[in-house]
Amino acid sequence: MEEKGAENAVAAMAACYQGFDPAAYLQYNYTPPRADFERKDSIVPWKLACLHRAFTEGDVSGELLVDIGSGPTLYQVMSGCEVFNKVLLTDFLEVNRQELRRWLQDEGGCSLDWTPYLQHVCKLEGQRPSAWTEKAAKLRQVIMDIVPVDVHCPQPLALDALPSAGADCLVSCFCLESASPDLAAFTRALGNIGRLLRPGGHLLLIGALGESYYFGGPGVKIPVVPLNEAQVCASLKESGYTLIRLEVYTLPQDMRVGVDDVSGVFFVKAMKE
Ligand SMILES: C[S@@+](CC[C@H](N)C(=O)[O-])C[C@H]1O[C@@H](n2cnc3c(N)ncnc32)[C@H](O)[C@@H]1O
Ligand SMILES: O=[N+]([O-])c1ccc2c(c1)CN[C@@H](CO)C2
Repeated sequence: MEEKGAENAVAAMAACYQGFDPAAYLQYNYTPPRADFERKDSIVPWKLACLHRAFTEGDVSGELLVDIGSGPTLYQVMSGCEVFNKVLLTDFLEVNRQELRRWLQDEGGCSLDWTPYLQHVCKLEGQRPSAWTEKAAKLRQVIMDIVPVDVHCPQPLALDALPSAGADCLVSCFCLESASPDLAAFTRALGNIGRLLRPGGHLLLIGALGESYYFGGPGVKIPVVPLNEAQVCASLKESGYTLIRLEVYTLPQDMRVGVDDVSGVFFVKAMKE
């Protein structure tokens, strides 16, 4: 697609996000059955287990963890906050950054109660569930800021958002394929965020497989780049990452709740060359 066409396609994606509704999105994806901590085959516990293992198996370390396209969710940094003393949350929409700030300021008004998530991650860490209050305090202590991001910009973050050495680790969940008009844009975005990461730093990427749309709110249908595992691996290689591990979760029938047409979820641990 020539330059102008690519810019128009990216602008069209941005327009799709104008009606995004954080509370609805959280309701669709972060409540049972997709977030059921009593079910072994629920999606969210699977994601939390992948992230816990990736952050705690000994090769990930440093100062700064950046979450790209945080949305209104915090689960993605609940393990990482024990490994990094600085966490930067980012999103494209002010409504999502506001939702995250409400949690950070701990003055109520959040759209979702993150307590069960904090308790579950404490359990994964071998702690008693009541340690969730300490984990919440730790998370509030290490989150240094919540800033705008655009993965289609060669510089996705404001220049003063990061130290010159770059981030030591990036995490990004369901963002790139949900923000990109096509596979080429997805791959370019992977390269753009890679420039935020120091060489040897790690990328933890969670995303949708075989998804062509999702609802970001009532009647807010957002197109998604349908990916398969081979395309994810090829895009990582093309964008200068070495794949360490790829894990795939296939949705059971009752996890298909009508809010999207996702068929699977991938977890990638990779290293920036
Ligand atoms: C499906 S949500 C993922 C939210 C969260 N990370 C999660 O795991 O559920 C996709 C997110 O991508 C963000 N987004 C949309 N366009 C973007 C862009 N151009 N650059 C960065 N983020 C973008 C949206 O604001 C939204 O929060
Ligand atoms: O089951 N989940 O945990 C879950 C969480 C978030 C999302 C999905 C599934 C599938 N759709 C994406 C948007 O592309 C967002």
